[in-house]
Amino acid sequence: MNDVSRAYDVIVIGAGPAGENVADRTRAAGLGTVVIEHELLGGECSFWACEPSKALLRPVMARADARRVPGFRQAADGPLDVPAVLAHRDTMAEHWKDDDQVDWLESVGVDLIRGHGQLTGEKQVAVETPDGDTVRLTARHAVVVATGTGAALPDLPGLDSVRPWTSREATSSSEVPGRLVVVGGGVVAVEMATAWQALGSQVTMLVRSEAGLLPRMEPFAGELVAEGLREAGVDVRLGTSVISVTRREPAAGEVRVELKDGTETTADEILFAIGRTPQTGKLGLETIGLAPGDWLRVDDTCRVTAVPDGWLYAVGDVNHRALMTHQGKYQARIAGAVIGARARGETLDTSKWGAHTTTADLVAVPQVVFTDPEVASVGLTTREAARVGRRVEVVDYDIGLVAGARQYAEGYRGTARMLLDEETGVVLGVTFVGPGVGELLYSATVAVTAEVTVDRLWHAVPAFPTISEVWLRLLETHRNRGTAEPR
Ligand SMILES: Cc1cc2nc3c(=O)[nH]c(=O)nc-3n(C[C@H](O)[C@H](O)[C@H](O)COP(=O)(O)OP(=O)(O)OC[C@H]3O[C@@H](n4cnc5c(N)ncnc54)[C@H](O)[C@@H]3O)c2cc1C
Ligand SMILES: NC(=O)c1ccc[n+]([C@@H]2O[C@H](COP(=O)([O-])OP(=O)(O)OC[C@H]3O[C@@H](n4cnc5c(N)ncnc54)[C@H](O)[C@@H]3O)[C@@H](O)[C@H]2O)c1
Repeated sequence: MNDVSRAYDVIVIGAGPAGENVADRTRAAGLGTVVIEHELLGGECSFWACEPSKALLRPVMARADARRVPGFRQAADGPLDVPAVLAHRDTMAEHWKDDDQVDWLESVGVDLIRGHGQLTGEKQVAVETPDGDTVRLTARHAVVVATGTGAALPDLPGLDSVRPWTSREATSSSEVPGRLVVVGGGVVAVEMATAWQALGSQVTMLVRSEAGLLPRMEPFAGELVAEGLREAGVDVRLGTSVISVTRREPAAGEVRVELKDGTETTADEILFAIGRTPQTGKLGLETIGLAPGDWLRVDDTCRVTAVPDGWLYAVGDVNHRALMTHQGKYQARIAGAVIGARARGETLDTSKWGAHTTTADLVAVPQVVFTDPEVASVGLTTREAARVGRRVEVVDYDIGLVAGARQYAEGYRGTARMLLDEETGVVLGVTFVGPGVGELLYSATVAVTAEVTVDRLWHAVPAFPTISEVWLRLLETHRNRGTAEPR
């Protein structure tokens, strides 16, 4: 057992998308950087989240889209080729090997230490390597925590004996359960219910809230997704709480799920998709006066606010700002620039949309939910606007009336909503629900980020006949109300 010590400018704990990107940026800023990873470089996203889940969902959506095209419907009528879908999923998850990411890290000049990293004091990190060695590291400038999250599990009697699925099993299983219970009504729940129902499971969703699916989005998003799931054969039950779970012997026997209303349901597997917990339990936070297991709250430069002298940063899921890969990578790019600027003694530009502040986290977080129909949203929702007391004009349009949508799918169903600042006419938020809307989201993200007004958008001409003509219809709906005259 060796005990070695080294110093770096920057130490990054965790090599998911956020950790990889912050290391890339600090290295590009000329700072010697090391990354510590105890599992696979690429993190949850590459191996048990975004990549495998979208590989499972893509054939489901392609088939659904094809079935809505007259003349092609019959050709797409059959079942999915399940072994081929699962094999493609395995390819997209790189067969759970991180060789490509290791090569990339090397190519950008960042060092890698495999093992479990823990803080041991101010700017101090100890890594326990798989060989049992300890590497003691000192950071000259910054330590960045990018340790991500794990699946949350409820405190339920019998849970351990049931061996429940979490997002990991739901994205990596090679067996299709005959019956799958999905607990939760958020993003993981709706995406995984969509995938496994299409792969052959009979899915039952047990959703605690009466309010419906996808509670953080516009209400029509959850309603249309619930409609799609039900049409696909999913049993969606709202206002249903689980009070206990047991697995009948033998070990592979069925799971019995007892519900609060006194009824029960049975399944072959049960997936809990009820949110995430931060991976900060075994991170040595107590050595710097923080509580193990807590989220790491940061300021807009991604610096952990509870730590004086600003040497500790947190990027990605672990800071609880916006639990998505693209937003963690954005934070990583900004934090990398901040650490570089501070190391060079430069003044930071933390003005709104400045180079050293994560403004988008606060006003323009895009998200696509890959269900049938898709949901794509960015910026404010009506609920959020009401919560913060922002006066907005809400403009809705039925996407099914757009010529491009009618070309895209017979009987296209979808809704668009645009929120405008009542005084300035600036676009504050957009939600699209419908087949194929995911690729529309960047246009909305640009509009919100650039603080574009409806008057300027009037000159942004969408091509005919594409679904993006919904923008024009939203603008016309707004103008026909007479709330603004062309300038
Ligand atoms: C099923 C599912 C589907 C998703 N789909 C999408 C999607 O389509 N689009 C999207 O934008 N987001 C999606 N997400 C969210 C996305 O996966 C996360 O936002 C993203 O992975 C967060 O990146 P991260 O780098 O912060 O953390 P992670 O990806 O969790 O990476 C953290 C890394 O740190 C390592 N680590 C942790 N602790 C230590 C330690 N002490 N020492 C050393 N290493 C450590 C871990 O092994 C891991 O590699 C999905 C999530 C789930 C669960
Ligand atoms: N396409 C994407 O961008 C994508 C896909 C998957 C996941 N993600 C991200 O991953 C994160 C985790 O997703 P998630 O779906 O696990 O979390 P979530 O927070 O989106 O949804 C969790 C749901 O579970 C419910 N819930 C919480 N505790 C419960 C309990 N004890 N019993 C029953 N229900 C309970 C909540 O009310 C909520 O509706 C999200 O923040 C999401 O942004 C993103």
